[in-house]
Amino acid sequence: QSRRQMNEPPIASNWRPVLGHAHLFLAKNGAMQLGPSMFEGHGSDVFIVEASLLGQRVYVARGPKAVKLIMGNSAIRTRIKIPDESLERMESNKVGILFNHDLESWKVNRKCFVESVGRPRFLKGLAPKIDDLMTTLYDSLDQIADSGSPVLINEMMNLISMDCIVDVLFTEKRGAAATYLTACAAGEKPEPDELLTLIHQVFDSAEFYSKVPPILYKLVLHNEDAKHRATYEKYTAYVKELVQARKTAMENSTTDEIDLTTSAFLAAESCFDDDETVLNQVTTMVKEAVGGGTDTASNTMAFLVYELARHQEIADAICEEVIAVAGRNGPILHEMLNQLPMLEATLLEVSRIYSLFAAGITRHITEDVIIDGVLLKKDSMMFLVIGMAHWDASYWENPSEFDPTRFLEKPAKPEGPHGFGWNLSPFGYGVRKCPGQELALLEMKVVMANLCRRYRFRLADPKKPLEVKDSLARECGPLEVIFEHRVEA
Ligand code: HEM
Repeated sequence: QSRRQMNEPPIASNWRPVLGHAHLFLAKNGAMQLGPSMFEGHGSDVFIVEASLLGQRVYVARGPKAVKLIMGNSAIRTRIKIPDESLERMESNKVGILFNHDLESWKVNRKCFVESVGRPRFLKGLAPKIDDLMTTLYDSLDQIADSGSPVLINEMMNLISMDCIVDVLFTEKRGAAATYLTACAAGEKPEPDELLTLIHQVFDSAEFYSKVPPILYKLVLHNEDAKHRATYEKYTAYVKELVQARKTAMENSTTDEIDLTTSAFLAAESCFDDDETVLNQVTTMVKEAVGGGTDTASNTMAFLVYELARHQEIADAICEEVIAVAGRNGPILHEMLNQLPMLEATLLEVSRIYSLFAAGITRHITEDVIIDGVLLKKDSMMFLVIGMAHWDASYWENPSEFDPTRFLEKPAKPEGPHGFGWNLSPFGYGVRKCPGQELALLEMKVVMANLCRRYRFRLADPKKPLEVKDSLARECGPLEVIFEHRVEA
């Protein structure tokens, strides 16, 4: 420690032992995680420690200061560097935002993305579209409730969330959730959905290319490389075809409301001159919206159903507030969504407890920067362990207890991303925060308001522990839930 300048962060606890340079905390599933063990032995005032990953300097940051001072800092806004070859394989080199670490292209692409998602003409049609989609599920869900047979809620939410995102992107009604539930209602085994399977293969491929060094996949893992490249090609071809179809529809359209792809075209056309760049930009944006928007919302909702099945009083309170604003069968409209405080509190609480990105959000430090008197050196990696703030016992009362009532009243001095302090940031904060936050919250509110108003949830096997898988984001494993009618259908 003495060789270090006084204002550098202390060395991570698990850097000291024998291995010298392999300073990783390995999770049970073998995935690399830079988590709580890095801080062992350090006092609560230490919020950044230094470690090393394959010879590269890594800072690991935790707590409210990590959210407030680091996520919001423009010197720490690029993603960690993935080799250009891997980005090429992911078709993400300089075109997207999710994995893009080229600051200049990220800035333009991010502006386009934010402009597209935030356009009022797009937002206007969102709630009715998702509400319509939910009503198409009622017949099958009613039959399932009559039969008392369980549904795999993780699968169901996956399909609902994918249908929602495809519908808002392309105005295309795939009806994959309806097909799945119709098969369940008839007691048949549902066929796997082709698009969802493809999307999951894309996530696997993203994990492969962001974790495996190019030298390995070029020299050793030829078959894996070929398989993942084929996945990207298939996915891009699928999206490009739909994007082109929307372009034609857009040229002939006279309606006021638009879908997200059309909104993305308007944004891209204002940023780029040539047609090919516009088309590539929109295709990438759409691919990232599907990637960012499918599993995140679906897993949050699956975890939420699990908690509501264990806390009937909360589910009942949500049902009552939905009936109070929308009636027993009326549509759930955009303007009603801010009148559902218990549902909103429940979504925050499930996001806090299940922290989808608990293991870490990554950044690259582009210039020397001093944070709260601590010097962070340029060209280092940064892992922000947001889950640690979400579960901090010195801040949250009974942090592991599901208690949405903690979010029913805003503090006298609201601060932080959601007004409940800097210990809560499920969507990140600042320059790189999730651009899909509003869309995700809106989607989850409309879906959950519909389901909670009509059904009670019961766990098929209340003794079975919940299966949680940590991969790119936290996933809910197979979870059987029984639906029960609340009101006369
Ligand atoms: C429950 C749902 C969701 C959660 C919890 C979530 C959370 C997050 C988080 C924590 C980040 C990283 C922020 C950072 O690096 O500081 C992120 C980034 C991102 N999210 Fe989401 N997200 C959700 C839904 C969505 C949806 C619906 C979309 C698409 C419309 C989306 C698109 C993206 C994109 C494109 C990025 C990358 C932004 C960038 O790197 O500049 N997300 N999200």
